[in-house]
Amino acid sequence: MIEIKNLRKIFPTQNGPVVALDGINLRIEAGEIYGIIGLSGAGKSTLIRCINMLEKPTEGQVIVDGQNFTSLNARQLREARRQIGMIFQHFNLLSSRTVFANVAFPLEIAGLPRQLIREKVSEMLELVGLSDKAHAYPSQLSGGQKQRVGIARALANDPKVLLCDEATSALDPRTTRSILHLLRDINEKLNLTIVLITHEMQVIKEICDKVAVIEDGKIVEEGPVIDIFTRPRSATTRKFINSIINTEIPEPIRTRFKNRTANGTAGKLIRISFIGETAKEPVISSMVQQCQVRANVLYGNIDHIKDTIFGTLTLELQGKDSEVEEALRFLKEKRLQLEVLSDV
Ligand SMILES: Nc1ncnc2c1ncn2[C@@H]1O[C@H](COP(=O)(O)OP(=O)(O)OP(=O)(O)O)[C@@H](O)[C@H]1O
Repeated sequence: MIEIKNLRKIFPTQNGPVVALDGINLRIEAGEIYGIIGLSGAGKSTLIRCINMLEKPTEGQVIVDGQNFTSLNARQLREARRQIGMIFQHFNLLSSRTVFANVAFPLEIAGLPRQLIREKVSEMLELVGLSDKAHAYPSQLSGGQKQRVGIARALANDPKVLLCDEATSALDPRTTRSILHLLRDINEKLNLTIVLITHEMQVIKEICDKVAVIEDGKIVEEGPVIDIFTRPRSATTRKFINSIINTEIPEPIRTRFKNRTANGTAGKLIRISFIGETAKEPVISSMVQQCQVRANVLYGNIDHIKDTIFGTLTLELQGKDSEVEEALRFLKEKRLQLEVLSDV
């Protein structure tokens, strides 16, 4: 659906050129919810704005539904942009227009007859659950309601792609969840491709199918959300994950283990990651029974991404060397991800 090839964006400034995007390659399939996460200044806004050419790339290509946006002239681009809707952090509604008139705006520009506009706006307001607010003005709405208007306006032209520029950053956690829920619903109902940028891992975890982590204008990691959460490779990704799922052993437990290591009574330290079906099996109790080891749980957590359960468990295994070795073999056979840790 969207292919980004070797995208570079350089801003000339008084202090010399700023490389905002440095060779981005991405492929986003139709119907996917694709998240791009990065710290402030990483290049997220520039990247999402290059997708609909609000920002013109310095080099590279953006191909949407087979059409190379980077080679279009102004008129062709205006036409092609109808395939792409966009919503913003600060909603960007027209304050002098009612909710109805805001959603009608892109349809008026497209030159649709009045009756058709009325029907389409009503349909969109129903989709976002705001039919009763058609005659209200933006100043009379909550943040969540304003973003719903933004979504209705962005979808009025039946785009194939919706770009979300930090769409929930100005909202409280509960409203954020309801907007994300709405986006997921719309994605399923309309098979709409959604690309969102965010600095919050919770947003990625809540609705995205795939994620790309961007740092200094480059993609440092990319893939299905469940893979990135369970096998992060870059330090930046790990920090983002730790901001919502803490895998670090708490200090008091760490100190006790270090004391036991010092006096030679500590066992073998391991971390197990569970994904999917294995998370439901009583693996630890089976291991204890079969291998005769003692398993001291130091730290653990369990979470889910959509319907996939995943978690980590840090254990100290105590017993004879041969029993501990057998326990490790047992765990490996269970197709768990197993790490033997040298330190807490
Ligand atoms: N118009 C511009 N002129 C010059 N430099 C720019 C311009 N827009 C962005 N930049 C620079 O490009 C880099 C990437 O900026 P961008 O806004 O894309 O980052 P971001 O990840 O969206 O950050 P934030 O989360 O803070 O919005 C930054 O170094 C920024 O200063």
